[in-house]
Amino acid sequence: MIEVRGVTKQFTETKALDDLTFSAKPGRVTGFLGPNGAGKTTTLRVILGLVAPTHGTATIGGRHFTDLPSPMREVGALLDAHALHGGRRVQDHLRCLATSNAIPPHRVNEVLDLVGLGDVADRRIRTFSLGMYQRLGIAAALLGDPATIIFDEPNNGLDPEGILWVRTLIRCLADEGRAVLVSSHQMNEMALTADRLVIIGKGRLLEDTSTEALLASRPVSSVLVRSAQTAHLASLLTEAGASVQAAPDRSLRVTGMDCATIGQIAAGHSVALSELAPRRATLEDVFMQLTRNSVQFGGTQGAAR
Ligand SMILES: Nc1ncnc2c1ncn2[C@@H]1O[C@H](COP(=O)(O)OP(=O)(O)OP(=O)(O)O)[C@@H](O)[C@H]1O
Repeated sequence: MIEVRGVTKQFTETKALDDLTFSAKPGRVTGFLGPNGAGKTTTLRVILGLVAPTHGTATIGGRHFTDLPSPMREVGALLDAHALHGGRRVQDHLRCLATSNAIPPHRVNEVLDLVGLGDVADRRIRTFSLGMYQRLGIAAALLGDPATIIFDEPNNGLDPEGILWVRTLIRCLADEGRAVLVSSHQMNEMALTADRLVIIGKGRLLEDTSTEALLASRPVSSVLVRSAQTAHLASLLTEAGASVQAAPDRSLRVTGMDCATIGQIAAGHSVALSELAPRRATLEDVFMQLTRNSVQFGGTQGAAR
């Protein structure tokens, strides 16, 4: 279990983390989300003992990373997949890591096969594509068969097949009882995998919730209505104060009125409905809403002059 308690990190000019508290429990995928510059990587680096917090503590299984007797057997981390010696052969890189961490050598081939790099084990790392680097980073993270996994943006550079593979792998790792913490700024992708979503902005906790609860809390943005009497129904609903738009597929998009009221009005005028469905905001909408005041590098709309 990863526990981050009241962590603040003040760099010279930037407060990257501000009293941040959350945990990532065993058997769960915890999605760690935030816009660019929100402090995700800094948090992961604090957990991994690479950055000292100004205040607060971050522990793995109750201990600081630096106090773990065999770190790679306890925590597997993918941070910067490119921070590697490009001249080395893939297998040699992993063998070296295994030897220096007292990990049995047979794990090297196991993890290479697991990430789909078994056939390129003899290649030099610098010949790899972005996606292959990611896979190699994941192989290194899994080498020690750790109970805690930390992945920073594991989908970087992966094609759709690779993204699906990461999604399945992450799920399997959690189902085996591991605590899996995954950072991302792709809310929809995280919602497909994570059990829990921790969302930060400008270093502060904005939301710590189950994916299920967040999905259920999405506000209804409009109601889709279908009927054989579209025009009649549209005028009835407009008269009652709703905004009604006719869609090209002959359905109506109604805003400003809930399903129950629409149903009552239709029934009161003997208009038969074939569909009446609330349309909820997308998760990306919820994410943008939550982080609206925390976006640092938002850019401007329209063409640059
Ligand atoms: N070593 C450092 N020295 C000074 N400022 C830093 C340092 N590392 C990070 N920061 C600042 O801390 C803030 C958080 O950065 P961080 O990389 O943790 O964000 P992030 O959420 O991972 O962003 P991204 O999604 O863009 O990778 C940023 O404003 C960044 O510029």
